[in-house]
Amino acid sequence: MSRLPTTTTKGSTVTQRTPRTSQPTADLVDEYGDRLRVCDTQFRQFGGHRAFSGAVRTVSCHEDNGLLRELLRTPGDGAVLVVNGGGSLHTALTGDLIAASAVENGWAGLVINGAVRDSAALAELPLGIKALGTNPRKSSKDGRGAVDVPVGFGGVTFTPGDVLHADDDGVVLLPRD
Ligand SMILES: O=C([O-])CC(=O)C(=O)O
Repeated sequence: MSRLPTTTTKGSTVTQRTPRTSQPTADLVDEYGDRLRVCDTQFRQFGGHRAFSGAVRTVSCHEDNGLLRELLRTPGDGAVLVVNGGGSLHTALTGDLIAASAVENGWAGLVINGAVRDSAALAELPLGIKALGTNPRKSSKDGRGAVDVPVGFGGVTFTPGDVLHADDDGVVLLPRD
């Protein structure tokens, strides 16, 4: 995968992976039929990349973003972080600083079953970000939760290593075989 220099909203120049070509989710449904796992959760788009894909990594947490903040400071290698915040809209699990660190570390996107904040800044970042909504309230940072465990929402179980595609129509997981 080639790498291109890019500039973050913080003004620093970083090297970023070129986005993987992402097949439209509707085309994937037509190709794979019932073998494609389709998430029913109705997300909103917050990132600058509306279509994105990559291998799944996961965090499970509740109104605490300590674990995902740490994980997004490590190399993403083009992965998509799926965060199961239990659907809570009480606190934001990601803002512009955490998302910028995901960009700098080569993550392709975030799918958050929860809320974000700094939404105007998130829209400027070269990152896929889907979440349920917004709340300016911060999450705690105690690091409670789990990393790389299977997480489920929208009728789908997201297991680390699954291949996820996301676009304006939804979020899908390719068949494992
Ligand atoms: O720190 C947080 O909890 C979220 C945030 O504001 C950021 O990522 O910029």
